[in-house]
Amino acid sequence: MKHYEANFDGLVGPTHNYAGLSFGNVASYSNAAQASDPKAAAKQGLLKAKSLADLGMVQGVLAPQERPDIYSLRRMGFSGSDAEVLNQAAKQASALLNACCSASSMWTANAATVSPSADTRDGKVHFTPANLVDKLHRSIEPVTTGNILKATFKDERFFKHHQHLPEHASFGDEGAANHTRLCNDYGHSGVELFVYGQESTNPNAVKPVKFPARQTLEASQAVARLHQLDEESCVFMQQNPHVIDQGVFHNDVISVGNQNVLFYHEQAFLNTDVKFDEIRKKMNTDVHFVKVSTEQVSINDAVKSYLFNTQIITLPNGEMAIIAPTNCQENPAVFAYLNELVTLGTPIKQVQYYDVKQSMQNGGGPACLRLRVAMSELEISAVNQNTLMNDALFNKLNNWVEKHYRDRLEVKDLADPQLIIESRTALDELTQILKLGSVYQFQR
Ligand SMILES: N=C(N)NCCC[C@H](NC(=O)CCC(=O)O)C(=O)O
Repeated sequence: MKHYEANFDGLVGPTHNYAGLSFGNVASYSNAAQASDPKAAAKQGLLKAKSLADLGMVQGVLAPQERPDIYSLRRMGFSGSDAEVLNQAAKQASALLNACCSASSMWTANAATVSPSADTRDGKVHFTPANLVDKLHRSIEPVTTGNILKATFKDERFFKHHQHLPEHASFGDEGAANHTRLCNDYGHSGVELFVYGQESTNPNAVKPVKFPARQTLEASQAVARLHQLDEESCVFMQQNPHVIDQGVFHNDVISVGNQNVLFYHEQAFLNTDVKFDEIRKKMNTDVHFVKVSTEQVSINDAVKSYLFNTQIITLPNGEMAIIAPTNCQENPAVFAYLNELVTLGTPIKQVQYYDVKQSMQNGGGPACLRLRVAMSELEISAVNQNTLMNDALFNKLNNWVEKHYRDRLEVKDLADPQLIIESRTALDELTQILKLGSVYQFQR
């Protein structure tokens, strides 16, 4: 049976805005308080997703979350009508209001960690929503993420859903952004590479000093246990704390893998040689480690351009392509590197550029916007078919965005009670388009 790697892109929600919520994420910080364009953001995301479907890839979408999150604001003690809750929060604690209005669920690389059936002992595809505890605005995502994943991958014969890990810093989990699966073919068992930023139970272990390490080794190990992965098919590798301190807040900002290729910056990891040997041994076959040196691309350029937040995809003809943000074209060193890369004799033969600037300004590139799920044809047929991208869904979703989304949003607009009504109306209609059932709290 044929196997494919499907990409499930997060739809950008109606409250997409720049509130500078992510300490350690340079773009989020430096674009704080700019006006955003939610309509353009959603359309940029849809165009990227549709273009991958047009390339012959299996492409799906994941619904965004309900924001403003009035329920979280009520848990924080704001009361009265929904409008009163917003109003009190805006006056008394605007940082809390901002945290409850972020459209950050669009970055579905952080939605969950996924292990394909070829790797798991029970032969099912396993999902664990990320708890995202390091950031307040993201820590309110996992329950609804779980609902959306269950509505998208519903069939219990094929899909196994776990609860997110305990909500404590020891188990900081950022999902697939720190997880790459290497394999020869999507249907063969592979090596699951878990990259963590710190060891929370070892006070002597090195860790970043300036910015937080959002993923712990303990979280990665717990996910591997839940997913019934064998020790021989897992590698746990530490991210270089010095690059975290330069704005590399997730591993997918400094390396990306696909099948037997690992594309990485030479400063990405600790103990690189030893760990790459472990990968080679466990893969039992050749791996292309495509290294980018500091001389070729500095960490600063990598963080600005998101060279490593690209998607490496295997096209139907077997060649690999890099899906890059247009920011990579605009950075001379990175553009020169990518032009050279396709001539180097690695499996990567072409680069395609997409404008996802609205997302990039919050630190989310093409790879952040997608969750990878490798599946057999049979498993794909068990996915909620209404979430799979095609011409009809693309047109429906574009019209839906056109109808419900604003083209300008400032942080001060987040207290506008009309935004709750607009957001709920849009999401209610979306659950009908995608036939998700009642995944949101306002529908329950
Ligand atoms: N690298 C991956 N996989 N994902 C990128 C996530 C970007 C996200 N930005 C934000 O949440 C910014 C929101 C704001 O500032 O308004 C984050 O830091 O968690």
